[in-house]
Amino acid sequence: MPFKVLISDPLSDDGIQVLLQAEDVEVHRQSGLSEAELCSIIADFDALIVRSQTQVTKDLLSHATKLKVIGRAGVGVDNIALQAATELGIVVINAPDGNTISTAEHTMSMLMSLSRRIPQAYLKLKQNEWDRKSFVGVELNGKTLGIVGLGRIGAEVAKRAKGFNMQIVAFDPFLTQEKAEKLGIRYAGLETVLAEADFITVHTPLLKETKHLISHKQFELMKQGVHILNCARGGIIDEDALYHAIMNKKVAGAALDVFEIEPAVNHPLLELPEVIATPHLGASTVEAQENVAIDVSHEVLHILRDLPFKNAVNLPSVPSHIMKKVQPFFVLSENLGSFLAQLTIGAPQEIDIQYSGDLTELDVAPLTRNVIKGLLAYHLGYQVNYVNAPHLAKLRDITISEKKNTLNKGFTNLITVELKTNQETRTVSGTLLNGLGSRIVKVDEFSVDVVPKGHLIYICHQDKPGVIGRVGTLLGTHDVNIATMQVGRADVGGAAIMMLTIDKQARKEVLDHLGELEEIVNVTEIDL
Ligand SMILES: NC(=O)c1ccc[n+]([C@@H]2O[C@H](COP(=O)([O-])OP(=O)(O)OC[C@H]3O[C@@H](n4cnc5c(N)ncnc54)[C@H](O)[C@@H]3O)[C@@H](O)[C@H]2O)c1
Ligand SMILES: O=C(O)CC[C@@H](O)C(=O)O
Repeated sequence: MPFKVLISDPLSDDGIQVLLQAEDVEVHRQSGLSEAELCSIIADFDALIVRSQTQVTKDLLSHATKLKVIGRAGVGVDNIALQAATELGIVVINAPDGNTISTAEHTMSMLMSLSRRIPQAYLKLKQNEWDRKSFVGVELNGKTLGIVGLGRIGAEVAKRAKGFNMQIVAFDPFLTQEKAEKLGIRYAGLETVLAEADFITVHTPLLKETKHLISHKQFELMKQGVHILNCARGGIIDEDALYHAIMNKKVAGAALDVFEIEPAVNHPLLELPEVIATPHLGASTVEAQENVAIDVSHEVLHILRDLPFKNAVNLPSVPSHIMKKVQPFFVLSENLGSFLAQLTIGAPQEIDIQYSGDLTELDVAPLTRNVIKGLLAYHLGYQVNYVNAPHLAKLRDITISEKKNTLNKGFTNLITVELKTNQETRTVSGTLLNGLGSRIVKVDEFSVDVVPKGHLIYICHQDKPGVIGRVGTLLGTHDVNIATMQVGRADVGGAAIMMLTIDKQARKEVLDHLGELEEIVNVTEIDL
């Protein structure tokens, strides 16, 4: 029986030749199916290939009894229920490189159209009006372009904008001064980028951390008359806040390729003359579609034929005999990485992982991968997995060292992760307690005993009478329930920490209030 592959969004014919010509594959192309229609046929298929239109929901997957692989012809997998796919053992792969150039070029097209108001002028002329007064633009020459997210696409946009003699200032959690200098751009914190730029373009993934990254408060920081671009993902810019900022003239123009809800029709932003827009066309070029279709077709074929593949978004593929021994430490190791990613400031440069106690007897390489995955995924999101985490770290010049230490420091097993960024070095240690699950037992020089799960608040403060009470009262006043609290200090009256577990995520204003208490040095919210 041939493998049956369903392609449910339009894909380049040339790009899928490898599938069409494979003798062991039968390709079905059916675009525009409703969810109900998809649910009724999906049980027949071994592979599903989509772009961004098809919503691969949990419900759809519950009908996909034969499905082995979902191929996303593109980067973002936010239209795929990843967790459900993972639980059902369905591999999700994407094609992360094929549409980078097209999307960077689309961003440049939007930048030029925005600065010269070309779509607005074109519309007028099409209505037979020769209006030369209403469309006075601004030059890009000498202006500052702020880039938020300097990954594949952001970096290509930077190169092209330099050709227009723009000054580039960028923020990305993995960018350092040295890397910025090599690229001939300026590195700055997010607030500086927002405050200095004449044009701001976002190129991050849409993650919990980047959802509404640009909202009311951020618009306030910007220059009067700033121009905004989003060719990444709807939701990175808060659409209500953008509407408001255009209405009060803070923002002179916005170019949007993506929206919080797509398709975006009858959208209030589209009624504003300052807004130009395209219907998610960043990757819509012959070349990009061919590239992603080729990449995804090869990968799908490899998975169906049980051959090695590289762009898995969700797969931990560890040999079973190793897996059995180290798997109990998987969650702990990933959590330690994620904990440090959220605790530290600055761009990661070195990760040093030490294993002690029983762990010295095991092959700990899978755990090291998990630490790196936890650390990178906080900023890079869905694209990081167990397989590609070390590679992604290497691409970002992050060095990784793994050591075993026979001194067990009182724990039967202990993982200590030290993260050095360009601004600080922080350490966290965790252990797996027999029958009791994992614990964080040390943060920097402070001993603690915290379950690494849920919403945590990490507070550095001065050890003075009454601080703990004031923190409790403030949180209580804002209806934040403390589930557990751990306090640690180095010396009486010196530096101390509190680690709280809270029942539900605290609002940002509450954390800001905490930070304003006299003895509090800083407050970090950590979600595990
Ligand atoms: N419009 C389209 O058709 C289209 C096409 C391709 C990709 N995309 C989207 O473009 C975006 C970028 O894609 P890419 O391939 O360049 O991804 P990438 O992973 O190469 O780059 C994303 C960068 O964002 C950075 N980042 C994460 N959190 C950040 C934060 N809080 N502040 C600043 N930077 C942050 C990451 O460190 C990373 O370097 C994604 O959202 C992708 O889905 C859109
Ligand atoms: O399929 C498309 O055209 C959108 C692709 C793009 O948003 C991506 O994330 O790769």
